[in-house]
Amino acid sequence: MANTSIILRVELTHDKVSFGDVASAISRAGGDVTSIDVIRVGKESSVRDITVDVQDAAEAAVVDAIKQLEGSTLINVSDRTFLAHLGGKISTQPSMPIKNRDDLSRVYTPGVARVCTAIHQDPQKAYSLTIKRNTVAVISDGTAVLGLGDIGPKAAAPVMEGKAMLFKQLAGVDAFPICLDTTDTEEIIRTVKAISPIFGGINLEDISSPRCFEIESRLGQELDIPVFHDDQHGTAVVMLAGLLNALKVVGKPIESIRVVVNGIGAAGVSICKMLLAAGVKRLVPVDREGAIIRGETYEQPMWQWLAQQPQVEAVSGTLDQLIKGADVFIGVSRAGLLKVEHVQSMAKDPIVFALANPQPEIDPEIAQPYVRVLATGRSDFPNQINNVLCFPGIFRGALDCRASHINEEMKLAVARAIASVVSDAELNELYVIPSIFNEQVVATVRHAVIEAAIRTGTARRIPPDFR
Ligand SMILES: NC(=O)c1ccc[n+]([C@@H]2O[C@H](COP(=O)([O-])OP(=O)(O)OC[C@H]3O[C@@H](n4cnc5c(N)ncnc54)[C@H](O)[C@@H]3O)[C@@H](O)[C@H]2O)c1
Ligand SMILES: O=C(O)C[C@H](O)C(=O)O
Ligand SMILES: [Mg+2]
Repeated sequence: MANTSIILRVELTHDKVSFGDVASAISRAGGDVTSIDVIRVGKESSVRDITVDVQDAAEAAVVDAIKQLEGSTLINVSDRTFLAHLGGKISTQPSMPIKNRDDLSRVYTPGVARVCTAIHQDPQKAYSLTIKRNTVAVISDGTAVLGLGDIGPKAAAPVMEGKAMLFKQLAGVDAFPICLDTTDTEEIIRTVKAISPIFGGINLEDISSPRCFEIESRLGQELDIPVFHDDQHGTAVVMLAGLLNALKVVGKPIESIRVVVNGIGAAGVSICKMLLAAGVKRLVPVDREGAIIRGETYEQPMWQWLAQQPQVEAVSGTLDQLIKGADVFIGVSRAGLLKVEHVQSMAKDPIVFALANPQPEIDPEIAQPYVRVLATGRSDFPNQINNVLCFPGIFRGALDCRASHINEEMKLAVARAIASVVSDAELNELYVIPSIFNEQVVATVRHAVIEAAIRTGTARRIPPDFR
């Protein structure tokens, strides 16, 4: 259960209630007072902001306790997460101040016209004379936002702004959130192409399957800048990094394991492909209707592709039956689908990656006693397997070497690179994947991307540190 921090603005009537009464009421309801700010002190009453640490489940009880307390009036409750979103999370910044007419005539008309003409004569100059070389679009249609589903483009924006923040803070990449008010595949493709000239790369985010496959592959063919669907490939890359290390912990070779992947959408399809590329020989993809079975026919082209792979098992059934004897469970589906009984029926030393956000397939505290290596997508538990370990560094590298595409070799190289950040001496059940704050991650990912891009002929520029 996660902790949150809430701020209660409370007016206290002096002759009826003391601050001590308030603090005790909060504590009895399950909250922990961490700081107090005095907002106003009057003769009869005072107003204070009381910051309280509280488990999600106890938040309502704490608020109720204040409301019930005679002599106290609850003016407002704000939680820090909402406060962090006031006015949005990013802004643009000029790269130099415009102090006088001279500056103005350089950055704006008439000076700017000469620069426009230079780019018109040689469009490649867009990379040196505009923001293109360092700017990525984070594009969503709001149809598969985390595990919240189709919540629309306005509601998707906080996630896209968050991704833009992470691009900048972790890798120095300028990223801009673009939330599209259409779910039509052709219209999305047309729109992204139309806005692409200013961008050096396109990061597709939280677009539901199966439309995401067509959108990404068409944009990849029709644009000359890298297009990367983060939920597919970012997730698969980080999953493989974690799995390579988890397998070292349990001492099982990748060729020997049986893997169940639950949720064969954007992330699940790409995870299956990556597992096969990494050498997994026994794979059981499971979606709502049960297993995707080798030899069966499916309408969805990516499921049809999976059903033709020799490593995919020719077994039918539901998760209850299919999980029996599995060495690894990877969930990219929905909260709460994995039960303790499922985990208990897995092979010895089970590896469980419950990656649905914001709530994983199984509560980590419940699963922990039955699992050897456990990972989730969240930052409040050990082993965070989240695509944030991949997308900042992968675009840093792709922009620096002006890669035309992000290919399979680059992704495999990045997975191995992320895994390598955890040394054999450090490796253990609670540390199979580095933290996003580990400064080696972005540098290591960037290096692996550029090296693989040069090796596979995708790089259109050799960065100075590779010459
Ligand atoms: N940790 C990470 O880095 C990370 C990255 C990407 C996605 N995710 C999470 O994975 C989940 C899926 O994301 P997506 O982008 O692939 O979405 P998606 O909509 O493309 O795919 C979800 C899939 O889950 C399937 N599903 C739904 N209910 C199911 C059930 N009861 N049993 C089996 N399958 C079921 C759906 O049919 C669909 O195929 C979300 O919760 C998302 O937050 C996590
Ligand atoms: O946004 C995240 O935290 C990871 C991932 O992109 C998701 O959709 O869940
Ligand atoms: Mg996502």
